[in-house]
Amino acid sequence: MILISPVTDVHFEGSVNPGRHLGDKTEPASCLFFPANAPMPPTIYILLLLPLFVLLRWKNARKLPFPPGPRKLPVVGNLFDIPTKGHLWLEYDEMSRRYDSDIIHLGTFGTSIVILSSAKAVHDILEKRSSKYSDRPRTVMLGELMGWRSTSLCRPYDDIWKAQRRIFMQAIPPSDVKRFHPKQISATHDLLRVLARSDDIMKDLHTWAAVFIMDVTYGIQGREAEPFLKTAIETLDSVAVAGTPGAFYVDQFPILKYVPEWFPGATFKRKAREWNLLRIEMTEGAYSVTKAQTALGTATECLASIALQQIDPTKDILQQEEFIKTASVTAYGGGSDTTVAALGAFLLAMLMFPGVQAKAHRELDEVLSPGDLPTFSDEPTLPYIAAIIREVIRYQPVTPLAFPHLSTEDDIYRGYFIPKGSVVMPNVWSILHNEEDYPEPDVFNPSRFLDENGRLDPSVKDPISAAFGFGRRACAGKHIALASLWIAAASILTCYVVAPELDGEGEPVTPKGLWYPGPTLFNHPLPFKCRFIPRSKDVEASLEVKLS
Ligand code: HEM
Repeated sequence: MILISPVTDVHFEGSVNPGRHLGDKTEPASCLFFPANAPMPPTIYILLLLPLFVLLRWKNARKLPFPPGPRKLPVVGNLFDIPTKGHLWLEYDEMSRRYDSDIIHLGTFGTSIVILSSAKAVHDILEKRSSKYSDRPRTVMLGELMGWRSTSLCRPYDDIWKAQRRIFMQAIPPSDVKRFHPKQISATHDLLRVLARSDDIMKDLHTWAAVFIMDVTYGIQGREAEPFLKTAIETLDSVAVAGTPGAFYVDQFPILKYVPEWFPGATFKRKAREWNLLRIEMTEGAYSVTKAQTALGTATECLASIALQQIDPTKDILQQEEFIKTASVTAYGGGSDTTVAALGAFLLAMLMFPGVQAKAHRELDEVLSPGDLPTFSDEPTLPYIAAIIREVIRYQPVTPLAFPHLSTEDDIYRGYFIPKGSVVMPNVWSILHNEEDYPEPDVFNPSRFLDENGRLDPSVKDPISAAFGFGRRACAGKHIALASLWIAAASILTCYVVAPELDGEGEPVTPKGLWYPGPTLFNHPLPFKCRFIPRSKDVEASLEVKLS
């Protein structure tokens, strides 16, 4: 959802002066502890020579080639090679095959773009060197004009980002997502009740995600949540539009941000103002309710209430509150459309691959008693459901280019020069579709994750290692997301057969399985239709589903 706009490629020129110039003579350097005429210990020589070493290394680095990639034309560089249409990850995947390299470089007008398309390159750069690669590129429309730069998803890698991230991790530690299970189960049961009568599946999935994330983030449920859900859905729609690459010229030409709103053609400025107001409403509205409830002691356990209780009264309280607000709105923003896309992909897979669905039904029937709905304690005994989730995430990753990172220092990798300010995009699609880890990668086959005894096979790489981003910026909510997907998938398959819709003659319509054609960084299925046929009277009764 993040746009890439030109970032100045900064190269520093410098000179090293190991001594002190007096006219045309150079005296040996002296310092506070060693008189100029005394012999200096070797460590001091090393310290004095260090800047020279750094300079030489840097100068040599500049002579090193950029990583492979299309030939750069004079002036415009790779302007015409940067994909702007369709599924960008497929274009980059093809580029990486064409140049037979898992690291590709593109450069244009001072913007340096590096695409990494193997787990090894991503690990070496975004994980092992994460101190240099954890910034975010500039996004003018979304980040600056609409204000999302203040939230941790888009924020530069700075102390404020660290404070926001800490708030999230302390309130929702990956080791203790269990406390949010009841909220996820409750939202999933609501979803089960509406699916049988659904005439707009994607809308119902949005409500499901909005309800549980609103609950996890702000502890607001039921009727009380409704006005906030509406604002949140509108706000996230605006983010989806603004985050589409190429949607607004202001991202390519940041100077346009100074154009006044009344100027002909400056509709983007008016949109940005309205969408910024939505963001503010979304940030303040639900938060103020949780704050009041926390003060009264009536708040349920959620990100905002836990963080409010942890405020340090000896430090700047307003600033801490600001961080809580932004951490909360990021959690909501980062978690809702992504989880909807993943559950949508799951349903579409069940529709497209009925054999997989039938196998999942058999597993559920063996483990659960008639009329029972799954709980998280059933997870270890349902490996095929876990394998389906892994395969959905691998086959159609929600964020196939993760979110772009920005490098904050010049770097050398495998003899290639990566300039400071490079936009680094991990090609998650390539990583999850490589033949070595996943033979026949274009086949949807959950069994690839199971051993001959039907248990999860630890030797097959878990796609979760790539599907949620990398290094210090990796998804903070991946455990929440995975738990939500698991309980929703297991519950839907316990209750329903996901079947194709019927045409006028009562014949099943062959599902097309279409995906948003892009350009976007966010991979999601196009709205589709299907039927949810209850699998048994027991289940119907336990859900109190009233079918007409
Ligand atoms: C299937 C669902 C999800 C997917 C595929 C996903 C994917 C991602 C990715 C790729 C990133 C950026 C990683 C990077 O820069 O390398 C990210 C960041 C983030 N995600 Fe998720 N996410 C999901 C669900 C969630 C949920 C449910 C939450 C919250 C409850 C959440 C909260 C966040 C936050 C706070 C960040 C910001 C990280 C930062 O830059 O500081 N995500 N997510």
